[in-house]
Amino acid sequence: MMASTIFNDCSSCILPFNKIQLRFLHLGRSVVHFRINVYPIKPCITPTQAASLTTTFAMPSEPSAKVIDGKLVAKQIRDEITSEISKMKEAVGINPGLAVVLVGDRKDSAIYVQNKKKACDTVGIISRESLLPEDCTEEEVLKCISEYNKDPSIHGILVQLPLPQHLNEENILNAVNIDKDVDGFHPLNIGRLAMRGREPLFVPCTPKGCIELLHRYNISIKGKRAVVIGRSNIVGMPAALLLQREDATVSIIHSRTENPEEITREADIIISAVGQPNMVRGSWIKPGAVIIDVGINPVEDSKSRRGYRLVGDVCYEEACKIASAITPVPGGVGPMTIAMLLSNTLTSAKRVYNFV
Ligand SMILES: Nc1nc2c(c(=O)[nH]1)N[C@@H](CN(C=O)c1ccc(C(=O)N[C@@H](CCC(=O)O)C(=O)O)cc1)CN2
Ligand SMILES: [Mg+2]
Repeated sequence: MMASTIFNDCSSCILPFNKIQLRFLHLGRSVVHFRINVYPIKPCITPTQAASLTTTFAMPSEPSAKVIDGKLVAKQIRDEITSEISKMKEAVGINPGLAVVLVGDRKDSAIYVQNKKKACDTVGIISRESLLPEDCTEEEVLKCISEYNKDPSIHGILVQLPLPQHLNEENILNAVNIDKDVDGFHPLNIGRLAMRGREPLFVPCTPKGCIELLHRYNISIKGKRAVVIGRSNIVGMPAALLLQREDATVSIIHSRTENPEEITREADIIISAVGQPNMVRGSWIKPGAVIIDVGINPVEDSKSRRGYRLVGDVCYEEACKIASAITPVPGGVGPMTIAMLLSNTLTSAKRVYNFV
C-alpha cells in the first residue's frame, strides 16, 4: 500500500485502493494523521459492506448546504455604507478618510490594497496610500503612521500585513492611534475584545465579517458549540473571542491539537482559518453544521487561466453535502473583510463628528 503525498485537491486526492479510499490528513506543520475513509461511491461498495467496516463514513451524494454568499452580502453592506456616508456628508460636510500603509512589493498585498482603494471610491471614503520600499526602516514606517495619526482628515489607518521580516510588527501596530485603528489590531482593542464588560473601539475585519455573515443569514450562535481552526492574531484568536461574546461555547484547534476531527465533529459552527487547502474533510463535520471558511489557498490548476485556483481550508465538495450552510472560496469571507474595513472607517468618522 503506497501513498506518500499530502494532497491538496480533495477531488483528486482520492486513491482507489480496491474498494477503499486511502488518505493522508495533514494539520499545520507538525501533526500528520492517517485514516482510512470508506465512501460508498457508485458500484465500488454496497451499503452492507460499508456498514461492516468500522471506519465507515456515509457521504451523501448531493449538495444540500445553503451557500452563504459573501460577495452579495458585501455588496449590500457597501450600499448601506454609501447611503450613510451621503447622509453624513450632508449633515457635517465631511467624507470619512482612510490611510493605507503598504511596505514592500508583495503582489497579493498590492492587490488587496488596490481593492481597498476601489471599495473606498465606491462608497465615498477618501483614501490615501503610502507605499514604502521593501528595505525601509522601522523609523520610516513609524513616521508615516505618526503623520496620519495627526491628520484630522484621516479617520482610519491600516498597515497592510504581512510586513517584511526585518520590521517589528508589534511596534508598528502599537503606533497606530487606537481611535483610528480600523483593523482592530492594536493590543488595547484586542485586550478589550477579550474582556467581559469592555468594548473594543474596532473589531478585526475578517472575524467581524464571519460573524456578520452568520447574523445576516439568521444563523444563531448563542449556546452553540463553535470550533475555530487556527489561532492567528488576525483571524483565529479574535474570531474565537467574538464567538464567545455571542455566547457560543468555543474550542480552538491548532497545529498541536490531537485528533482535531473528533473536536470538529462536535461543532455546530466551524470557522476555519488555517491556510491548509482542503484540510477539513466531510468526515470532520457534524451533519447540519455551519461552515465559515476563511482560508484562501492557491492550488495548481492547469485548466485555469492563472495556472492556479483558490480553494478554502474546507473540502467544499464534501462539506456542501453534510453542512447546512457553507461559505464558498472565493466569494465567501474574503469580500466581507473589505466591507468590514469600510464599516469600521465610517464608524470612526461618525464618532469624531458625533453623527449617529
Ligand atoms: N492590515 C491587514 N492585512 C491583512 C488583512 C487585513 O484584514 N488587514 N487581511 C488579509 C488580506 N486581505 C485584506 O487585507 C484580504 C484578503 C482576501 C480578500 C478577498 O476578497 N479574497 C477573495 C479572493 C481574491 C482573489 O481572487 O484573489 C475571496 O475570498 O473571495 C480581501 C482582503 C491579510 N492581510
Ligand atoms: Mg472567500
